[in-house]
Parts: sequence; structure tokens; C-alpha cells
Amino acid sequence: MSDAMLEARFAGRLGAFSLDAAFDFPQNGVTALFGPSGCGKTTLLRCFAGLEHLSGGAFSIDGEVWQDGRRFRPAHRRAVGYVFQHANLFPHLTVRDNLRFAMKRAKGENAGRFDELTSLLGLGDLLERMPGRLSGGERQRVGIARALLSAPRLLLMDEPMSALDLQARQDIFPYLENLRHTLSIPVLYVTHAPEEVARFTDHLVVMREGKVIGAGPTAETLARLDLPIAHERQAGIAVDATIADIDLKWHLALAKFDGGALWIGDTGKAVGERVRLMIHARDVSIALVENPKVSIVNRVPAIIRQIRRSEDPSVQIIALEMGNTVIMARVTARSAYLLDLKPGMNVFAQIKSAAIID
Ligand SMILES: Nc1ncnc2c1ncn2[C@@H]1O[C@H](COP(=O)(O)OP(=O)(O)OP(=O)(O)O)[C@@H](O)[C@H]1O
Repeated sequence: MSDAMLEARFAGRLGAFSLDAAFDFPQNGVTALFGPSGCGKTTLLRCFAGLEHLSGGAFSIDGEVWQDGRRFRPAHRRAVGYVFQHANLFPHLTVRDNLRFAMKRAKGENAGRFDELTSLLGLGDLLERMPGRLSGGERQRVGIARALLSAPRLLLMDEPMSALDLQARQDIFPYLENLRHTLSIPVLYVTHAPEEVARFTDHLVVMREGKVIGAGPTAETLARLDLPIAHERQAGIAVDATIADIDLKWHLALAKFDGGALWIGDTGKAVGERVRLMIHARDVSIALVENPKVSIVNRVPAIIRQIRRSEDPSVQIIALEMGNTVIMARVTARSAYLLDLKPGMNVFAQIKSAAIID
């Protein structure tokens, strides 16, 4: 991933709502926009697309000014791909013709990428289908391909998974992850789901009431306990690891990461292969001594970096450092008190489960 960053600022009023959002995001990578309902995420995407014109706005991409104090490039002259909750395909056209239509609008600029993009999104067998005969997940994959075939310089995704059921979301993730590694344009991805943030994004912008309250690389920003995302029930952090050993007898694989190692279910990955693990805060507990007499296999030495009371007064969230890796634990306030947990303490993170996500 190149380190180049883009700068955006959109400020102004829409009726009673006031937006004042300024942030940097990577030119090459996926940026999550996260925040409660009504905080202005969709409005912000609409500003990027040129569908809203707020007086205080500034954004340029690839040397083109889309907005500044004097200039405003209208929506139809911005190369933006937009993916919504529902794909809204033309019902009377096949998948192939829906995609061709998008390419035509982009004056065929991305025609050479038709095969690449349809294969990346697993659409090969669906091209002759009518949209009415696609599942929700398939329709979203077509919607994403359609947006990309329009040769965008910026891809805007507004909660693309939120209308899908759990299974469809699990099915679509590998495609999104493929895209994340392949795309060389910036993607702004609006979501309410902390798991999507951890799995799929490189950079995170947290919003509240029209303002940016925190932004930075995803793993680092997720572990900031002053931001509300760390306190969500689904909060977790994705950790990059390498398979270091296989225990054939017990069907386990040892995944090593910077700062520790975890036994996970053996999924057939060979020693030396890279994996990405999702560790949810709710699956991590803390022990002061290493206790072999528990069923939890993974007990990793860690240092407490920070402790914060959650909105739920019975819960505390703890950030734990293991080398350069930071994970979170969600423990009861009573346990934190009884164990007298404090920043700087050496403890053991007992990790009940870690799912392979890539
Ligand atoms: N054109 C408009 N005129 C007046 N108010 C507007 C306009 N567009 C949006 N708003 C208001 O701006 C606020 C932010 O809306 P927005 O849809 O951007 O929030 P959001 O963070 O995307 O929410 P959600 O997660 O529920 O989609 C809301 O209070 C909305 O009613």
C-alpha cells in the first residue's frame, strides 16, 4: 500500500444539521467511516460525490479539484463509483447487460477490466442471469462490479452489507478482501459494524454529530479506548500472523504474530502461510498468573496499556499490549476491581477464540 494520503474537508449546514468533518485518508486503501445513526456519514459521501454542495468544502484527487473555496465540479463530472445498501440493478437486463451499461457510461474506459473484475467478484456463472434470480449477496457483488466498471477514481460504499443476512455477509467477505488487495483507488466504506471495520479496512474515521472525533490506521484507532467503537459489543481487532506449527493429533495450528502466538483450529494452511485472525474483546479474559487448569489453550503474556469504563457500568474495556500488537479485553468491572488491574501490569491474556478471516 502506498503511503500517499488525500485530504478532505466538508463543512456547512443542511437544515438543522451541521457538518464539520476534516480528515486524511489513504490514496490506496479502504477507509471506514464509522459512527452512530444520523452523525453524517451518508451526507459526507454525498459531498464527495458532488450531490451536496456545502459552502466550506475542499477536496482534490489525482490533481483534479473537485471542490475548493471557488470551484465546484458537478456530480456528473466526478469519476465516482457508488455502492448502496441495495444494488438497484435494471430488472429487465441480464447481469452482463447491467455491467455493460455501466461501462458504456464510462465510455468504455474500463472495458479491458471486465473479465478481471467479474472474476474477482465471482460473477462468471451469473452473467446471463436476470437480477430477479440473484441472491442478495450476488446482487451486491454485481453492484460492486458495476461501480468499478464505471472507472471511478474514488469508490464510495454506503453500508453495502447491512441489508444482507449473516450467511450472505460471511459469503461476500472473501470477495471484499480480494478487492482490498487488488484495488488501487481510495475506497470510503460506511458501516455500523465494528467487525467489518476490523476485517476490511486499512484506515478508520470515527464520527459523532457531524464531526470527526478520531482517525488513523485501523488497528491503532480501534484500540483507542477513548473512542466509542472500542466499547461496542462486537469490538475486536484483526491480527496478521504466520502459521508456525501444526498439531496433527489435536487438529490445531500455531499462528505466530508480533508479540505472541495462538493455537487455532487447523484449516489446512501450511507452515509459513500467512493468516489474518479476528480477536473479539468479548473472547479475551485476563489472569494474573498463568493458569494451566483452565480449558482455554491460549494464555499469552501481555501488558495492560489502558483501562476504561464502558457505557455499561458493569463492564470495563482493557487494551493489552503483546509486542507491537494491541488487542482488547472486555471484563466485568468487578473482576477488574478484585484483580486490582492497573495500566503497566504484566498479565496473561486468555484468548478463548480467534477466527481466521483471510
Ligand atoms: N438535505 C438535507 N437537509 C436537511 N437535513 C439533512 C439533509 N440531509 C441529511 N440531513 C440530516 O443530516 C443528518 C445526518 O444524516 P446522514 O444520513 O448523513 O447520517 P448517517 O450517519 O449516514 O446516518 P445512518 O447511519 O442512519 O445512515 C440527519 O439528521 C439528517 O436528517
